[in-house]
Amino acid sequence: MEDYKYLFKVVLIGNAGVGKTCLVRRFTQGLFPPGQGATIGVDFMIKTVEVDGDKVKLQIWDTAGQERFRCITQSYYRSANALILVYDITCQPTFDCLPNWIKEIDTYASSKVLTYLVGNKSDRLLHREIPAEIGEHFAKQHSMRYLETSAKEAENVDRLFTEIAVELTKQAKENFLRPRQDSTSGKVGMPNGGSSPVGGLSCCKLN
Ligand SMILES: Nc1nc2c(ncn2[C@@H]2O[C@H](COP(=O)(O)OP(=O)(O)OP(=O)(O)O)[C@@H](O)[C@H]2O)c(=O)[nH]1
Repeated sequence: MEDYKYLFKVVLIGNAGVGKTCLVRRFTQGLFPPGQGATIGVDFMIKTVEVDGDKVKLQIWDTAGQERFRCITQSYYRSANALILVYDITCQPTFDCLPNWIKEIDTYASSKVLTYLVGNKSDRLLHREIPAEIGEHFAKQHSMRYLETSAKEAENVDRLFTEIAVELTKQAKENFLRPRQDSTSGKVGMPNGGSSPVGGLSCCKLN
């Protein structure tokens, strides 16, 4: 039997250079490695965390921000349990592009997906171009949760992924307790059709 109870897919999206790869590296390896090249297509890493005594495996997909990879990365939205939309608080154009990313989410992601807006590079305070309140307001307008992070200084990075693991576990447990309304089989469902408790629960698929 697998040594984890839930498996969740978390997908990072956002413009090139906002720090998606660095956030993933910081969380999964505790590193801020210099000289990260641009992501080509999609990359993924795994980290297991504990939530209320249960092992929760996060499969974290780091997508390329460059426009030319968009058609590859779009295919990863559908099965995501959580999406992290990242911009760079020191780079206005990365914030101005957010409405386009929201359109992508609306088009390709599950309507139940948990979505975070993340303003990264909070260590570069002197170069800030987008006030935190503006980011927070935008997030609220689009029913997203909001955090500012620094992959460089490890600020709020663990918090971001831990909050996601906690919330998805909560949703999975709630959903597991509540029979699906459209089902006549008597089986129970999980959120987004993709979160996966492990251990012989035949109604839930691993993907
Ligand atoms: N000061 C500071 N720099 C950061 C931070 N996060 C990332 N960077 C820098 O920003 C640049 C881009 O980081 P990446 O993680 O490669 O960005 P990305 O969003 O994955 O880019 P693509 O793969 O092209 O989509 C690198 O030079 C990083 O060192 C941060 O929190 N603070």
